[in-house]
Amino acid sequence: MTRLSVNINKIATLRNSRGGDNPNVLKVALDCERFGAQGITVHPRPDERHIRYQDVFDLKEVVTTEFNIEGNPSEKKFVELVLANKPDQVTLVPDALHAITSNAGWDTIGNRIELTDLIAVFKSAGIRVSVFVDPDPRMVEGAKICGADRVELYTEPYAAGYFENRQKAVLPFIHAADKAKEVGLGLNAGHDLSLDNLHFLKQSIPWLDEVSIGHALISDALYLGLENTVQMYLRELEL
Ligand SMILES: CC(=O)[C@@H](O)[C@H](O)COP(=O)(O)O
Ligand SMILES: NCC(=O)COP(=O)(O)O
Repeated sequence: MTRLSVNINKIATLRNSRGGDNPNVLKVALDCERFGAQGITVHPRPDERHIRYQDVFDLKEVVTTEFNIEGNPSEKKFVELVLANKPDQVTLVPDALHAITSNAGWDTIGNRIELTDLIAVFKSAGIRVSVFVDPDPRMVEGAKICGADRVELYTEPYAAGYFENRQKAVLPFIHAADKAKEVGLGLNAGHDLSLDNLHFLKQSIPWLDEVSIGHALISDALYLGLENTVQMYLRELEL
């Protein structure tokens, strides 16, 4: 079974645009769970442009499915936030400070010492650690050497290549996923997954543990309604 974790960053973007509390991120998280999502993902960034650090504390109080916090652990504040909240999973992402969104995975070989130390800190607090990587078997193997529990494959290149040639676009992801299976890592995937490309990814890599989806899902909900949309994504994950 592949779990759907809904990334609610975009709900916070909308809320912040007016400075009030509409839409309410806690309500949306609880509604996503009620509609069948098996997890909630947030990606607080240092500028708090969408999810605020306080949102993480508030969500931790109410989320009953898997809570996944994504972010760059080179920020001390991020590490403290995660340790204070003890989510089910932390996903380590090497975000550049002013990048509009995440745009690459870790070099798990070049950053081996830093990642190994950080992963040990999170794991000793009982938090599962997933490392965001490009679809490169060497980076997957590197994550294993650093002590990660899972990798999250950065799926933007798959989404970008899907319409031109989906077999070609998915191939590096199958190789990376095979490596994860071979070395005993759990497998997540995310970034730009959508109703167009999700089912083929699932068919190609049936052992995916989890996908986290935000931008497309929240955009679809404008037209299709949140309940219907969450359920449509869940159906795409059925084989
Ligand atoms: C790690 C990842 O791919 C997502 O978390 C993505 O970066 C969403 O973040 P934004 O909503 O800030 O674009
Ligand atoms: N980890 C990926 C994620 O949480 C959502 O990415 P996106 O669907 O907003 O591109």
